[in-house]
Parts: sequence; C-alpha cells; structure tokens
Amino acid sequence: MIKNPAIQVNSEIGTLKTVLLHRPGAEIENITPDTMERLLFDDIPFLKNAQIEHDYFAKTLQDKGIETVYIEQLLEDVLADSAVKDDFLTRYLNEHHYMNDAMKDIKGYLNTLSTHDLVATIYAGVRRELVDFKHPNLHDVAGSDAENPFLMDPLPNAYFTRDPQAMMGSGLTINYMTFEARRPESLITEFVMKYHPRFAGNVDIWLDRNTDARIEGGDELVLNDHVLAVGVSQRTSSRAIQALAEELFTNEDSNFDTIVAVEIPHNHAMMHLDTVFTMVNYDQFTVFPGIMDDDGKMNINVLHAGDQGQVVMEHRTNLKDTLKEVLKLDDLDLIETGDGDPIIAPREQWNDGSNNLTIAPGEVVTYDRNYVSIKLMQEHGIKVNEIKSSELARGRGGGRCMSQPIWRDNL
Ligand SMILES: NC(=[NH2+])NCCC[C@H](N)C(=O)O
Repeated sequence: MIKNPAIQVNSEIGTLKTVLLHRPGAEIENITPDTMERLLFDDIPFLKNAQIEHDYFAKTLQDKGIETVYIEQLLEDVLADSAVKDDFLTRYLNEHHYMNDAMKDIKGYLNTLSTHDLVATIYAGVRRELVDFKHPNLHDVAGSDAENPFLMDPLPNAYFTRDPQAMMGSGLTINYMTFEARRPESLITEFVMKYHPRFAGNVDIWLDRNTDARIEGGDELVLNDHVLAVGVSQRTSSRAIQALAEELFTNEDSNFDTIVAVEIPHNHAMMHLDTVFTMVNYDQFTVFPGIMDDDGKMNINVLHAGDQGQVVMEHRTNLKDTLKEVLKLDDLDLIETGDGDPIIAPREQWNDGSNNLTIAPGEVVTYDRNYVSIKLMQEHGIKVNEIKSSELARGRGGGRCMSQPIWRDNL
C-alpha cells in the first residue's frame, strides 16, 4: 500500500484538481510534408497560434482553480541530476538504435546544452548537422531514411499528454505506444515517475512500457472507482487489456474489478476510444454514432474479476445497456456528436467534437469549432467551457487528449 499517493483518479468526472500538460514547442514546426504522416499529423500547425491557444486552454483550467503541471518542467527537474541524465540519454539513444561511438558523439553534443535546452531539444528533435560523427556507420549518416534531416525525430504529439500513460486509482499504466513516433514520450513518463520527488515511490505502476502489448491513454477511461472502459483500437491491443485486467484484479492496491473492452474502428480519425466516446456526467456520455453498425450493435466484452481474481469474460453488443449494467444506472443519456447528422457528425468527430475534458460532473472543456455538438450538450444540461482550436485541432486531439488528470476529487 502506498503511503502518500501522488495520484488520485477514480473517475472521468470528479472535480479536477491537478492536470498534466505539455505546451507545444519547436517540435510542431519540425514537421515537414514528408514526415507528417509518420509523425501522425494531418497538417503543420502554426506554432505561435498553437501556443496562444494552448495557453488559453491552460488559463481556462487555472481560472477554475485547477493546478497545471508541465511534463517538460518535470523532465527538466529530473535531468538536473547528472547520473539520471546520462541514464536517460543512454535509453533515449538506444531506442533510436545509436550505440557505441555514435552514442558518445551524440551525447557529446547533447551534454553541451543546459538542462532546459536539452529538454527543449528532446521534444524538438535533434538535427543531423548538429552532431559531428568521428567514425560514422551507415545508420549514423542515413538513419532509416536518407531524407530524414533528424537523427532523432521531433515529438509533435507530446501536447497530447493523455496518451503515453494513463492514471487510474493510485497509479498508472506507462504505455508501450503503437507508433515509433510516440514511444519516447512514455520514456519521459517513466523517468518522471521513477525519479521526480513528487511521484517517486508514491505511485503504483499497473503496467510498464516493457509490457510487450500496445496500449495508449486515449483508450483508457475511468468510469468510476471500480470500472474502466478501454478501447480495442488502432492503438490498444486486446492483449494489453487482458494484461491490465490480470494486474488490476489481483493487485491489492487496486479497487478495479471490471473492464469494459469496447472495439472501435481501427483508423486514424478514431485512433482512440476518447475520440468517439467521453463521459461528461454520472449518467451522460457523448458518443459518435459511426462506431456502431446499422443495427446499433458493437463488439463489447466485459471483463470481471472472478472470486480468485481470475478474469471472467462476458460478451455484449449494446453500448447503452452495457453501461447501464456496469454502472448500475436505470437510465442513461447518450449525446450524439454533431447531433448524428451524416455530414456534421463526422466533421465534428474529425475535429474532436466527441473529445471532452470533464472538469466536474456535468461540466466540460471543449473545442469551440464543434458548435453543433456544443449546442446539443448544452440542451442536455451540460456546462460547456469553450477553448480555441484552429491550430491545436490539426494534431487530431481535443481537450481530453491534451490533458492527463493527476488528481480528481472522489465522487
Ligand atoms: N487521446 C487522444 N485521442 N489523442 C490523440 C492523439 C493524436 C495524435 N496525433 C496521434 O495520432 O497519436
């Protein structure tokens, strides 16, 4: 049992107290048309305006009394210790397949930077011409792609702090992410959790990134203090969900006994469950109707803890009925993205109209551009705080994706 838990997340909706963010930096402008797809972007945002929008998002949260913690600051704190820094750089370079002499040469350059600049460089990517290789091998000069101007790619997705890990209960999963473009992000989480005094020894690690099964935080929803919903998606494999269930159902620090595994289409527009489904109140959810077939059916498996903690599975096909069952509710309000209109719904889903950050029961923060979904939520009694979205939306993630709750009031 952890004495002073640093994490408390027992729902998607409890009043938010502390949240982890990343302010977009130079990495956003280190996307090129050639690398865009690999870096999981559909366009190149204008950094200056993306930062203005992101600061507005942060201020919206701060004005509600929510503490905003920046992951880049936590990393900087941790790398101030030179042994930790060396260990981090070794892992970071190894994971980019640089060893021996190349490792020495690249470290030689990175060690000339202040800790602050080093962190900015890790996010921005390391350009090839900055390092002078003494005995280069083919990989050192060409990488996997001779056109690539970067030795280590930028991390433009880092402002989606939701995905490299997922905090639930008194702990977190540190995620083995699907695409190489994002894997260094969870290496950062690992080091912060291991070495930052705010977290070290004060968190449960339910899964670590050496778990050989893909999972991302956008798929991991905490419905209440004992029920999770996890997407089976482009980014999260059923094997990872099974491993998570086995861990949570037997670890004595965990109160979770149910995981609803919801299969969604495996594509870029709907890469995570939270792009099509978010919880906004005790009995209200937003949902994109395109995740169901024409009869409203889906592929859902409910994993329960059996009496020895073993995983028992039951198949379901109706989302609403399944949620009523696991949450013990008589009725439930599913609010359709874009009012279910065949043109508006997919457009607003694409721009993260289903991706709300709930900051208290019945109160959300969401992108202003999805005005049809916003109006509908308001008609259903939800309080909506709108944030700006011209540039941030180009990365395909909204309020929920851009935030990792660290502490929520218990319901
Ligand atoms: N939780 C989320 N839905 N995050 C959205 C992440 C978007 C990002 N461009 C990616 O493809 O990984």
